[in-house]
Amino acid sequence: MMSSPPRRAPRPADPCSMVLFGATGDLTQRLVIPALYNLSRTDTLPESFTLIGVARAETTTEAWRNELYQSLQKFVGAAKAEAGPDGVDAAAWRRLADRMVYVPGDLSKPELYETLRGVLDQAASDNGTQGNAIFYLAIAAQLFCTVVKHLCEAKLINPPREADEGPKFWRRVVIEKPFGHSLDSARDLNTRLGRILNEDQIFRIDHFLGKDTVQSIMAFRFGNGLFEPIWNRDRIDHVQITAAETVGVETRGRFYEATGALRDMLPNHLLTLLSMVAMEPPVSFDAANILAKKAEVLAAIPEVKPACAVRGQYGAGEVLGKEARAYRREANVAPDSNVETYVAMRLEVDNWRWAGVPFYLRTGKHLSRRVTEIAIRFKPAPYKPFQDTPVVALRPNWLLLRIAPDEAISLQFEIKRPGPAMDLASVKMDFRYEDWFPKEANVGYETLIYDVMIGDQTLFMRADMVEQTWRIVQPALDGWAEEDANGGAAEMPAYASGGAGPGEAATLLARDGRSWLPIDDAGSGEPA
Ligand SMILES: NC(=O)C1=CN([C@@H]2O[C@H](COP(=O)(O)OP(=O)(O)OC[C@H]3O[C@@H](n4cnc5c(N)ncnc54)[C@H](OP(=O)(O)O)[C@@H]3O)[C@@H](O)[C@H]2O)C=CC1
Ligand SMILES: O=C1O[C@H](COP(=O)(O)O)[C@@H](O)[C@H](O)[C@H]1O
Repeated sequence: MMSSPPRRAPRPADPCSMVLFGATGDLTQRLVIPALYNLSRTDTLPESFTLIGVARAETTTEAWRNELYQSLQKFVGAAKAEAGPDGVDAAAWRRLADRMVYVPGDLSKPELYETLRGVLDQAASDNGTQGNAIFYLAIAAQLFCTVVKHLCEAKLINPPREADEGPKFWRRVVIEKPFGHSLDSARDLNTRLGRILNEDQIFRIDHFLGKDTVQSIMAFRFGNGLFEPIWNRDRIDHVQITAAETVGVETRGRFYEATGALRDMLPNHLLTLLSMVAMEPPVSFDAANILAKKAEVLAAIPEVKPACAVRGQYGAGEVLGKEARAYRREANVAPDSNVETYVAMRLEVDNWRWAGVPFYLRTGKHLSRRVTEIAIRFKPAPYKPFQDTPVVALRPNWLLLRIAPDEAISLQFEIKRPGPAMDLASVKMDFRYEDWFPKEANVGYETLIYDVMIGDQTLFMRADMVEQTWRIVQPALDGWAEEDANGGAAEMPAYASGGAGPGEAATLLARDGRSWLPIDDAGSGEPA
């Protein structure tokens, strides 16, 4: 491993309590607890901290902790040196577990919030949390407003800016994705939250922004003199953004039936990646500047034309044979479901830098390979000087930003093949994070939870940004709903599990004379 500069120590987080609604759920086990454990392992949790878990299950604090310990072993990749035989650093877990308390209760009942007031007051007096509190809504989206309304009625949330003589402590709310279900529902949710909370109290979380490789896009673009001058429509032909998964819907059939691939991945994760690639340089790295630049990009993207959005479903219509994996045979999925498990889209950014440069986005479950990647294709060199060489066609340069797995940046270019003839070959310069930095055991939520504790909204979505993302994708949702209403179930494009997605997605690019990079050979820089 090569040497790397020392990291800057993060500033200590404020003392606080975190009320975790949905304390027995999948997200809590998979991401929130492993992230808190990792913050404990790296001594980043506040010195004074209490974690208050809330769910309906009638269990005890001890039983809740034990259950989470079991799931932690499954979901966390603890740093090997300190980890015990079960993969968990016992001291780090103990530091967190000692601060955990479970409160059973129904979110729709006002008495729960009275109980919570007592627990928060006790945390302030016994643990020194100073009354600061994060309310983390790791619950179904339909419950977001119910909880916030109850918190307000119980005066557990008191917007600091409205209270002249108000409390000195802060109260913040973390909202999980998906934020809304459509443009109208996202607007409605923003309006209802905005009646109770100030924008600086609302943290709309998107775990992609917790990934170091995503944050690094800005460092790569704006920390180097090399790339920014060619980062525009003069030199870039098009951009492909891929989030391909090998997993299917697993145990989340019920959630997915109400969501689908577009709502699950497009307005949040993929448009987040697009905004990082396309944003203008910020004046500084503070939240207001960065959010303003990202919001400008989203505002410059015209609504997707329905003809520029493709959907697909693995194993749809049984056309792929009884043995093939089919979404319609998954648990809690309707046998005639028309919910998409794949989506591809062609978008444009209508501004001076990007006019005429298509951005192609795709995501899907049960594809041939897991890869999240941004591929930037540059315009080819003029052909003339190579007319008399054995080269049939000059290959363009590709810059690949690999977000996960095997985090890397790779630049593909042409060189002369050794030998007497002027024959060209495509080669790559590869930077791999693991060659330079120790592999982190992070799950991606650590930075985000820490940022809530210090009140930094840089990596969260602002109200207007989520509305812009829904505005962009809404015509595709409307178009599909109309197709389905006209009996389109039979028309759902199918793809084989373990494949590259529906053929219609290839056609989307072929119409422009382009092709996707192959998913199962991402990083090759070769068109499919
Ligand atoms: N799971 C994941 O990987 C991801 C999830 N998300 C989002 O996170 C949120 C939670 O998802 P997930 O963890 O999968 O959902 P789960 O269904 O697994 O968990 C829901 C939790 O809410 C609790 N709950 C439900 N109803 C009530 C109630 N009336 N009163 C008190 N507690 C209640 C449940 O406990 P009990 O039944 O005991 O009350 C449970 O702890 C959703 O918004 C989802 O979209 C976002 C990204 C990824
Ligand atoms: O939010 C979600 O993201 C995951 C993919 O995230 P990754 O970090 O594993 O790439 C996706 O599987 C899930 O359906 C979606 O809800």
